[in-house]
Amino acid sequence: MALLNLQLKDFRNIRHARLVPAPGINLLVGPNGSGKTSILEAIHYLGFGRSFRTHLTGRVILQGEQAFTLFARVAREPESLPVGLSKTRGGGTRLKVGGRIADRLADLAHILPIQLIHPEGYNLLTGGPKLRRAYLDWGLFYSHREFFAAWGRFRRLLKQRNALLRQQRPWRELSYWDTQLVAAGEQLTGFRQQYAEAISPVIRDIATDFLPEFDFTFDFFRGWDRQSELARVLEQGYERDLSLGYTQSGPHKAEIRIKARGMPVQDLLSRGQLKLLVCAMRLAQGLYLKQQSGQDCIFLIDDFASELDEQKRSLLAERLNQLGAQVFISAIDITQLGQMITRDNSKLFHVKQGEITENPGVRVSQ
Ligand SMILES: Nc1ncnc2c1ncn2[C@@H]1O[C@H](COP(=O)(O)OP(=O)(O)OP(=O)(O)O)[C@@H](O)[C@H]1O
Repeated sequence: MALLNLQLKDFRNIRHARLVPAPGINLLVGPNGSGKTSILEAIHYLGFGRSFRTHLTGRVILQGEQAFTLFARVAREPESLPVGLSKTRGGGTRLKVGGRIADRLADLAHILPIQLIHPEGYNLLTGGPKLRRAYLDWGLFYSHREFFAAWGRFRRLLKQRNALLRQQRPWRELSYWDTQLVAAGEQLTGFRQQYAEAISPVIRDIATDFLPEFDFTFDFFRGWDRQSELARVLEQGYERDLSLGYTQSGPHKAEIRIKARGMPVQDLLSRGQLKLLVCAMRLAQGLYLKQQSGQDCIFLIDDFASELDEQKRSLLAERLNQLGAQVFISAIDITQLGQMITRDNSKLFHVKQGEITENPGVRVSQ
């Protein structure tokens, strides 16, 4: 998938802007506070229905305005598809796909798979399991048609179980619902296990290139111990769950644990190295998606230069070029991009105080 055009209205400091990006690498260059990240944030909004910087819609709408609107045309076979998203301060959302009102953000997400690499992205490794679970689930959302329904079913049943626990309901009442929870949970776990096994060698391959000094191991944790059945874990944990008011173990605690030299990577790697491993993980998902379904991701890379030395930046750029995906990269200065962006189908945009201008005829390789 690639964006053929993008329009922003009243989004952060951008009153109105229209971009016709290249199908390859798009460079957004401008000083601090000019609006580069806001453009990435807008594209992210179209793919995820939310920002990666705030969960408050009001922060994203241009001050003094009541709503923001984003519109894009997405390249698709046999013909391109218009998509639009508008959000108001009051919490209203208006979504359009192919000229029709859509009611689920998932409809938009399916059309626009997006991978984000940003300066705080190493959180994926240093933050809680939720982030690594979301990483696995992102891949499954695009690669397994049944995943989303299974995930939704499990979440509903878990919410209901937790509500019953808070109401101090007896075990026999919970056990009736647990049969369904276990079935949904095992299906979900099967999907995640499969995906974790498939994506790990793809990450390892790219990570070996970026960080040859480490040999990474990937261990999928399903959310409860290896020896026990989920039904048994729920039964045995009932008294404790009742006192806590929520379910302690299960697929909602799943994650992928990554180690090198026998240590969790978050305790061993430097920040730059963590960032590179996260880049490898994100690229791996894009590559795997393409291999499995022929679908391309859009890559958003905020502050390209931060914490990566020149050699590592070149390696990242090389991989991005090989992938052939549409990429949006923000940087303060074009010189930070060095020798690396050589693909012909690149464009350079200057961003200044919320105004975006294309720099025509500039070959991006320096
Ligand atoms: N809701 C809003 N309304 C108007 N302006 C806003 C709003 N939210 C943020 N801004 C301003 O928008 C600008 C855009 O910030 P953005 O993070 O996109 O800049 P940037 O070019 O990525 O900067 P940097 O290089 O420092 O990361 C900032 O100057 C910020 O103060």
